[in-house]
Amino acid sequence: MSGGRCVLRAAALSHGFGARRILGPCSFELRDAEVVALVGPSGVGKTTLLRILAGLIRPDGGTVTLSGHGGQGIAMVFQDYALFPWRNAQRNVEYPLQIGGIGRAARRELARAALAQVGLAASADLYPAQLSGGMRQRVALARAIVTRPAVMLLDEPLAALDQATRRQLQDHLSGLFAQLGCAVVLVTHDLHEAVRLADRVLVLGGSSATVVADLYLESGNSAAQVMLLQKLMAQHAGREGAGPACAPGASLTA
Ligand SMILES: Nc1ncnc2c1ncn2[C@@H]1O[C@H](COP(=O)(O)OP(=O)(O)OP(=O)(O)O)[C@@H](O)[C@H]1O
Repeated sequence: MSGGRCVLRAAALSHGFGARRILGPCSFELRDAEVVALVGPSGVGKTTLLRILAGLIRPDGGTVTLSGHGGQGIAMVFQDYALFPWRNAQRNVEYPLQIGGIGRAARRELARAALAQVGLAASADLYPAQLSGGMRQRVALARAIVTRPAVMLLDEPLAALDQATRRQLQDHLSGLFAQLGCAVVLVTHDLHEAVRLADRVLVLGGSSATVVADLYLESGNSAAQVMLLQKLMAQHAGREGAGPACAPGASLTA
């Protein structure tokens, strides 16, 4: 599980807003085809870290290096979908290809395939206002996967959805991740979701957030794994300069 090649390296990332230091130093690597849940208390800096990885925020310190994927980049999916309301599903998914200079026929074909991959082949002509929340988020996912990114960053992608839709989309995501083979970072507040979908969990903690635990999830008792993660988060909540709770790459085998 931990054997894939490194596709992204975050080295000593740090960031603050005004005089307030939020993050860092934070270092980790992402490997090919692994699904990593990024968890931690509210306000710890998960979204900030994700935005730094996506290149949307320039960190005060440290570097993010993407390696060895022949130009393939990073795609991000936001909690609120961020679709263009004036473009139908098909044209929303085509958008990144359009700005990447891909010709019309090719981008139509690729967007159709991506919509089919998220189960929305029949809804290509519908506009965001005509889609349910779960369908909108699937369009946003299709728009991310259509570029065949090396790394896909998902910021609480299911948080705005009702429980039943959320559960459905979790199933869908788990199948999709297995097909895609890119590295995925999933920010979630829901530790059950983290344990259900991820191969590995990074726990952020401390008042200037660092990776306080980096754990591979072995299949096993998921309820016990959730409890262990809760415990780790509680141990590190608001503690300044807390060292790692366990060695990077250890397994959570509960
Ligand atoms: N643009 C900004 N300007 C000032 N402070 C900010 C800005 N963005 C985030 N912050 C602050 O940085 C801290 C980390 O925010 P961030 O959104 O990264 O946390 P989070 O772990 O994702 O939180 P949540 O789980 O509640 O979504 C918070 O205290 C937040 O108020």
